[in-house]
Amino acid sequence: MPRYFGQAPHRHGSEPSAGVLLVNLGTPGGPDKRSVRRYLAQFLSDPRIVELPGKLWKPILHGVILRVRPARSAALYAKIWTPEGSPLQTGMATLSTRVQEALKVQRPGPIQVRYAMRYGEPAIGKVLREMAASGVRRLLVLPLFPQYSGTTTASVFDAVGAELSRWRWVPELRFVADYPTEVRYIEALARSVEAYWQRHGRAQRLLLSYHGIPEKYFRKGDPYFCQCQATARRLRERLDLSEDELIVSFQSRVGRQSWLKPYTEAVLQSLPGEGVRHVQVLCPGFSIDCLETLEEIALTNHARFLRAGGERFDYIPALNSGDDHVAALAELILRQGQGWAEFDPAWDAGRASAQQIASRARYEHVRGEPR
Ligand SMILES: C=CC1=C(C)c2cc3[nH]c(cc4nc(cc5[nH]c(cc1n2)c(C)c5CCC(=O)O)C(CCC(=O)O)=C4C)c(C)c3C=C
Ligand SMILES: [Fe+2]
Ligand SMILES: [Fe+2]
Repeated sequence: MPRYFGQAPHRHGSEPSAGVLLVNLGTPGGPDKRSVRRYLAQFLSDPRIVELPGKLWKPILHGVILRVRPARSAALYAKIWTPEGSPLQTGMATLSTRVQEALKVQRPGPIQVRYAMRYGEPAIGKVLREMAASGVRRLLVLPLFPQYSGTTTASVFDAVGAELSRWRWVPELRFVADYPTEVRYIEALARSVEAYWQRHGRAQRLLLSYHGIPEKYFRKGDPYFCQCQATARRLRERLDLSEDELIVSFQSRVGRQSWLKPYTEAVLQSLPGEGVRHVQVLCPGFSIDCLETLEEIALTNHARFLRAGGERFDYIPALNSGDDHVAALAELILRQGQGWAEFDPAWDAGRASAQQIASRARYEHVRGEPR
């Protein structure tokens, strides 16, 4: 792609401000074969997701996978699609609006909160250009993956970098890598479990099911597995559960190579044989409910557990746009933005900090430029 050092990601006359970009993985435009095919083609061509040489992978992807999987996945998406669209997309829209509101209450400064998807729409590049055009000069990128993985977090970083590499005037930039043991995130998870227990009682086991990655990526240094365990341990301690009562497993395996173990489906298959008739499942790695939770866990694995002799299976929803999640993210954002005037508790409209005066002075200089 030709480099384009585009001019005017700013507008003369608009005030500079700060922006927060929440990013999730992505979702197809519709639950039909064509949309899912387009989405999967983009997704599965990302070298962060599939680490095979293009020469080897391209024929498999186009010759086999994109002929079979789109129809299958589309049928699954159709089961969870709502009149408003994909749950992941509507969930991100609601969450970003609510985080924006929370920041307004805590901060009078101009902080714009937007969301984007790594694959599909709204695309990261497009949203970044819109933010710049409306005056955003300081950018905090927060991928909504609490546990870092090269396949997800780093891929978001690549997409942000690819977009900014074509800008003439890049913003000040901060990138949140992960938050697996962030106190308010753990607290939000714990409270959602406790609220569930209060309404429905406790199961014999709490199963934490995370999205898997190929085992090879873990052996090559991806910290994802360890961060999943770190979240699990903090949550187990906070809920005062024994090591037997809380189980960690990995779901959503694609392809034939070995992924992180134990596999969620294998665990659910074997629990009834060990006398566990009632299980509750939580997916702490999914910020928003999506295909992998609403279909794979709440429908497919639910049925699998009952077939294996289980009696009761409860899926505890993701944090979504609940108050505790919004508060946890708002706190994370304010802390990560420290030192930036818009995020600084000492900031007030009438008494700009030295830092802000400096940035305004730079801006005035630009405003005086001929167009
Ligand atoms: C093929 C390899 C894949 C890796 C590695 C992977 C890692 C990974 N994914 C998530 C979170 C999500 N995945 C979602 C969908 C999805 N994931 C894969 C494959 C890999 N993911 C595929 C092929 C799909 C598409 C659906 C399908 O055909 O099965 C989603 C979106 C779901 C939605 O509602 O749209 C999320 C979210 C994580 C956290 C992760 C590694 C840590
Ligand atoms: Fe995935
Ligand atoms: Fe000048």
